[in-house]
Amino acid sequence: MALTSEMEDALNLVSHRLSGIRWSNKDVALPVIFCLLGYSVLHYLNAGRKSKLSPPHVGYWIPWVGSAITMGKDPDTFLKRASEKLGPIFRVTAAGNTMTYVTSPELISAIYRDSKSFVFFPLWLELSERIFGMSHDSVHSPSMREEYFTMHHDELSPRNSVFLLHRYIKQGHIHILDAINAFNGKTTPLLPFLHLAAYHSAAYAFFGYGLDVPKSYECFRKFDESTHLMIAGMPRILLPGPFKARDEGIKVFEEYLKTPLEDDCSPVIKRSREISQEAGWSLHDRAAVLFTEMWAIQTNYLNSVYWIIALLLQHPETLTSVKAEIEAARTAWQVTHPDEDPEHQNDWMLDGASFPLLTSAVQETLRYSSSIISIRIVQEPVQLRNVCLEKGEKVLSITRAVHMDEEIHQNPEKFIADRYLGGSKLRYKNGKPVANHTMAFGGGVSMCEGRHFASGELRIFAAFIFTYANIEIDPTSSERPEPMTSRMGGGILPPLGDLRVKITKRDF
Ligand code: HEM
Repeated sequence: MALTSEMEDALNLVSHRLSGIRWSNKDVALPVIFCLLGYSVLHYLNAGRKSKLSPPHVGYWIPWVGSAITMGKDPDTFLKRASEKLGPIFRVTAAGNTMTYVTSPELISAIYRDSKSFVFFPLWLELSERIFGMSHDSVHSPSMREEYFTMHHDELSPRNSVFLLHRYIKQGHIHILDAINAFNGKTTPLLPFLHLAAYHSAAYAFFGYGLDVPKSYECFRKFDESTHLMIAGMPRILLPGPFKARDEGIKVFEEYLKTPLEDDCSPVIKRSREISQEAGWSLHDRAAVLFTEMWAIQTNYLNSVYWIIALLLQHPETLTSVKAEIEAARTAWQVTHPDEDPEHQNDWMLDGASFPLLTSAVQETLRYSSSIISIRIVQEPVQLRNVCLEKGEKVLSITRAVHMDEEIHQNPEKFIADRYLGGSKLRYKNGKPVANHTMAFGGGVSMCEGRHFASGELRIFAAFIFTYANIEIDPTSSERPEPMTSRMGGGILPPLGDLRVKITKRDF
């Protein structure tokens, strides 16, 4: 019975994905099931002959589909059970791909450290072409590797991030306050109130006023909804809308590139425009690289902004302490800066205090809501623990398995805002300290370059919201958001459901 329903699910999945192709017709279901069963038997006979040094394989019945349905329904439980049964390194077949999954902190750390055996760069090149629409020539040009990457790394360094954060504060003062004014006195779902304010603040801070930001938001949103499927390899024919949104988004940036390079954009975008022009990339490619920038800036940040506010609202005692911390920083700043120029009236959010509780709450938010998978390709056959990995294999480091490990983080399913208070406390697994217990920004060669900026902007966003607005959960609504765990590997997970809130502008 269980097998039958799984097969039914599988057939539905396949026919849904390939809708329009005739063999999805239910009349062919029985012969297809027999073929699949035959394939399954062959698969098992073949699996038995594999080298004992290969990682163990999570068993499945339906070829091609593999574990896609079971894993897709509840990835956390699927991966926990697989780790308990097979250890921290195993293979999973899902939707036609077989990949190696790694779930323990020490193996993830070993992969991050060994950047010669586990490479990321070819994958980055592939994604830039396949998902972000850049041409092969531009992606593989020497300017990309020698100039663009170096520039990017420098411009997002901790020192340069402070400058960017000051730009963000200025834009936040305009766009977050606009949203508070627009929603003042209203009861609303939280997401629409936060998202546009957050998107606009970051977009104007980076790109300045030459960009049609509202138009770029529509394209970004439609594209971003499906990037996890694109990364998983789903082709354009199955995702026509999101790829069309990407093409339209690139056009918005083409228009931006036709405007003069004004001083009101950030140094990283200015340098990007200069390098790509000097390198002689086409207008399309120069726009595509900016569209990629916008995606990297917004995708995880928007969901993080949502979670930090939604989680604090659901923990009123912590929220009271966070608000007190924010208020104390603001009043202390006003005492020492009585004649502050209005243009710098919010500088206390960055320069005035370190916000220990809010900083811990941000880190806890990222642990709680992230599903970060770092993908690497095995460059040469390599041994990892007691298994051999073959050249070309894709290895996925599942950081969420570490974030949700109850031995490392007590009550991992709970949001505990002060979990990280007092610095990076030691955490243990099997009696050994775990240094990489929290990896919301990934690690190794592909570690998030925007992490210094991102950590600051999340604190600033929360400081704006709780300084300039009172937000209360609507007592008549019992709906509560949950991280959408089915979007496994999708970065900071979007919410499933929302929180209804009443927004009131605060008067000083
Ligand atoms: C809370 C917000 C953010 C989170 C959680 C986050 C997380 C991540 C993660 C997990 C990766 C990939 C790591 C891997 O594959 O191992 C990444 C890559 C990257 N992120 Fe972020 N990110 C955030 C915000 C930002 C922002 C605001 C920027 C830009 C200002 C940014 C720029 C980048 C870039 C450029 C990369 C690619 C790095 C590389 O391939 O070398 N991120 N981010």
